[in-house]
Parts: sequence; C-alpha cells; structure tokens
Amino acid sequence: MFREVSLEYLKTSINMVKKILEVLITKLGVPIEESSEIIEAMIGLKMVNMNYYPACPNPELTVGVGRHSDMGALTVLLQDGIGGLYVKIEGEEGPWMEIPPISGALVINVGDTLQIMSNGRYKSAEHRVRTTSKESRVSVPIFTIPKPNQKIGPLAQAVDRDGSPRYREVLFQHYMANFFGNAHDGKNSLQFAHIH
Ligand SMILES: O=C(O)CCC(=O)C(=O)O
Ligand SMILES: [Fe+2]
Repeated sequence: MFREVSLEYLKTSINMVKKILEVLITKLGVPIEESSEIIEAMIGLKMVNMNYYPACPNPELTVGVGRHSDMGALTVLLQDGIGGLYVKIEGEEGPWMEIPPISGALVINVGDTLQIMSNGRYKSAEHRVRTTSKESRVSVPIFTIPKPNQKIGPLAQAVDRDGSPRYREVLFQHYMANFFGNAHDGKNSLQFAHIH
C-alpha cells in the first residue's frame, strides 16, 4: 500500500516537473521540439527521500540541515505542518525567509543543474532547515538529477543570449563527487563549474 502511494506520488510529481521545466527551458529560447530531450537528460534519475528531524531541546545549538542548494534540476518538497525551512534571498548574506508550510502546497526548488544549464538565469535556491524544541518534523523531497554519465553545461541558446558561458561543461558524476566530497557551505558547490 505504502509502495503504491509513493510510486503514484513520484509519477505525478515527475509529470509536473517536466511541465515546469518545459516552460523554463523554452523561455530560454530552446525550440519546444528540442526541449524534451534536454529535460530527460536533466532528470535522468529521480530520488524520493524521507527526512525525519527529531525534536531537539536546544534548537539554537543544532543544525537540522545546513545551508546548501540541491544539485539537480528541480526538487519537489512536501513538508508537514511544523515549519523550519528557510530560503536565502539573493545577495551575499541573506536575509533568510521562512517558507511556511501551507496545507496542500508543495515547495519547488531550483537546483544547481538548472542554474548551470540556464547559464545562471535560473538561480538555485540556497536553503536550510532548523529543528524545533517541541515537535519532530518530517519532509519528503523528490530530487531530479542527471545520470552520472551525463554532461551538463550551459544551453547554446542561453550562452548566445548572454554572450559567453558562465559555466564550463562537466560530467555530472564529477559535479556530484565534488558536491559530496566537500563540506556544504551555501552554494560553494557551484564554483566547481564556474568560469572565472
Ligand atoms: O526538510 C526540508 O524541508 C528540506 C530538506 C532538504 O533541503 C534536502 O533534503 O535537501
Ligand atoms: Fe535541500
């Protein structure tokens, strides 16, 4: 039963992700006929995670999840009613904005892959989670990421518009190794592909 519900949730979420990506990618000037192949490459792997954050007596001393951006294309995040998810407003040091739980609503996060492929037009969301002293919290993110052997780099149309590429082409497996090989510090992971 649980398996069926999870698979159904995954399937409908992925359909939604494809629709959102189609809008975002065609907005960059990619012809619609070319968009589905690009989208399939961006979301070659799908992962459903289940996060459990126990109640913590000293929330100010703990980090639920430290500041980071997700590495894939888009993340679909379902959170319960507890709250504690923050997203950083663009700019060096914040401010951080709480994303309050809204019953029946999902949070969609842009990930690093979409930032790189759009040549920086769509920025990945830096976010973090704090725990609370009273209640435990559960969240269920669906990550969509390229397959390890997929090359990712700025789309030609995005580079044409901007005049030059801001990111180099990387094998996603190398991006991932760098992402997990270093302590998360905000969006530092993007430096790996950034052209200086
Ligand atoms: O628990 C959340 O709301 C977000 C979790 C998260 O950012 C992640 O798993 O990447
Ligand atoms: Fe995340």
